Amino acid sequence: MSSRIELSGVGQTFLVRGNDDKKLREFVALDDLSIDITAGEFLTVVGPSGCGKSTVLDLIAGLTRPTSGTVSVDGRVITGPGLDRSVVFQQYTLLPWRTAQANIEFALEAGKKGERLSKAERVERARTYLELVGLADFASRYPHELSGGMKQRVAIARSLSYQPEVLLMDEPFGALDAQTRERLQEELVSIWDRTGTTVVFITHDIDEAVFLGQRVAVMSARPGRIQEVIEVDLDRSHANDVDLRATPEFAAYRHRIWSLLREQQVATRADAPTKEVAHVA
Ligand SMILES: Nc1ncnc2c1ncn2[C@@H]1O[C@H](COP(=O)(O)OP(=O)(O)OP(=O)(O)O)[C@@H](O)[C@H]1O
Repeated sequence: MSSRIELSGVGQTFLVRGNDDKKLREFVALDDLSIDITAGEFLTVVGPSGCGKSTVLDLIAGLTRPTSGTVSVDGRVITGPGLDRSVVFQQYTLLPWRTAQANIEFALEAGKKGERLSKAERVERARTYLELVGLADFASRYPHELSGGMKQRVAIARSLSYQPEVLLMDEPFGALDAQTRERLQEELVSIWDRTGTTVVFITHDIDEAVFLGQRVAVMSARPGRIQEVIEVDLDRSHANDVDLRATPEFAAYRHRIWSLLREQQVATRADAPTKEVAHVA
């Protein structure tokens, strides 16, 4: 259950107001961005702040439409959100008045096209996914009774419960402490192994990008493009016994990406191209 995603010549322009006057200008956030994400791949995306990472995710989620180019899933151009694609944000977005179990059951009420689950099936499905993220014993807890890491696990379980073909993650571990973050990274890899879902994961953290990604897409800033896609070939078979992050191979990947991002900082002191389009009184 996974899908191929294709971004082809994607451009995204926003209208922004100038600092010194009230003129509206076109701000080119993405320009001619292309990438092919294979079905079942785990792709991580890094890039300087403001380079357009979240914009790319929004486009795949169908929350916005590109100004130019196309975004397609399995050859179908995306025209809006759908339950074949699920998004996990940095904030947990759980309903505070529902237990962990009930949060997932609620998400399942909408149902995918052609799939209406009965109440008993929703209960069962929610239980299965809470188990998958190691929270079976916390099913009856309310969000305020869970730690940050647990809340994010419930959010991940909820996203996976309707069995999307694509899981889109926007800095999902950004608000967590370092230890919880590493544990959740390991859990996510193991969940991905078991579900085979296509994952697009955005992060600021180079270590996180290398640890999780089969490929790391490094974006350039202003306007955002894919600067380079790096294939990560690490031996993960002993990941339980070996500190993968401490190996020389891991350090080499980290350094390569760090150098690419450092080049960016030097190259992008100037602002993005803007073009005046209107004067607002
Ligand atoms: N709706 C919008 N209207 C105007 N400008 C926008 C809009 N959404 C994003 N932008 C601009 O587009 C650029 C890319 O934003 P985006 O949030 O995608 O970047 P990002 O790489 O995810 O940033 P960060 O790493 O800081 O979260 C930014 O300069 C932002 O100000």
